[in-house]
Amino acid sequence: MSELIEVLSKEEIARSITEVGEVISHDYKGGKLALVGALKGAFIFMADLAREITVPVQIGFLGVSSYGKSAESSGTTTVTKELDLDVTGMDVLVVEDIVDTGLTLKFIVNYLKDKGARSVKVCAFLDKKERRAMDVQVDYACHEILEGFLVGYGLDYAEDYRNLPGIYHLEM
Ligand SMILES: O=P(O)(O)OC[C@H]1O[C@H](OP(=O)(O)OP(=O)(O)O)[C@H](O)[C@@H]1O
Ligand SMILES: Nc1nc2[nH]cnc2c(=O)[nH]1
Repeated sequence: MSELIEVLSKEEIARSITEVGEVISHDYKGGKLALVGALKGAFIFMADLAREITVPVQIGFLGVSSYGKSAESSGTTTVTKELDLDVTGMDVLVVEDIVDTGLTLKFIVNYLKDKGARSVKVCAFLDKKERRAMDVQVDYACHEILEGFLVGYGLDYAEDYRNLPGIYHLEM
């Protein structure tokens, strides 16, 4: 039997996104942003973050998968859905639910540079450094988490739990 232990409540999540949205709006003041969400995990965070940013944004999604039905990275990232926004010459902010080993993020940043983005920065809801294996930069993070496998608020385990409103530690 697996057990869920709450790590972040719905209210804590909302507060942190408002704060990060203010910082991003300040940093990009006078500009325009392309928000690129990494599917599937970032679908809820994207919707909440976008509404806390006050500079004009365009929204795109890129489907990527590194995990499948496991709590361990497969070691390779596959594109499950091509980016649906032209980011040529744009300032892009990658919107990720979690950065863990960094493999997926490294792939996304390279992908966006290849597509001609002018700049690429990263906003992660969770920055989990325990298993970091790649040299990646997280420019904005709502929460730093030390360890464990997390679910809820978009994050899954074998496609379950994405709709939970909080973040939970999955004890297996
Ligand atoms: O830093 P990493 O170790 O690469 O892990 C982070 C990635 O893992 C999850 O994606 P997953 O492959 O599970 O796909 P999903 O978003 O469809 O759940 C999550 O959404 C991140 O994109
Ligand atoms: N659901 C989930 N996906 C991840 N992908 C990388 N790390 C994690 C994690 O802790 N939880």
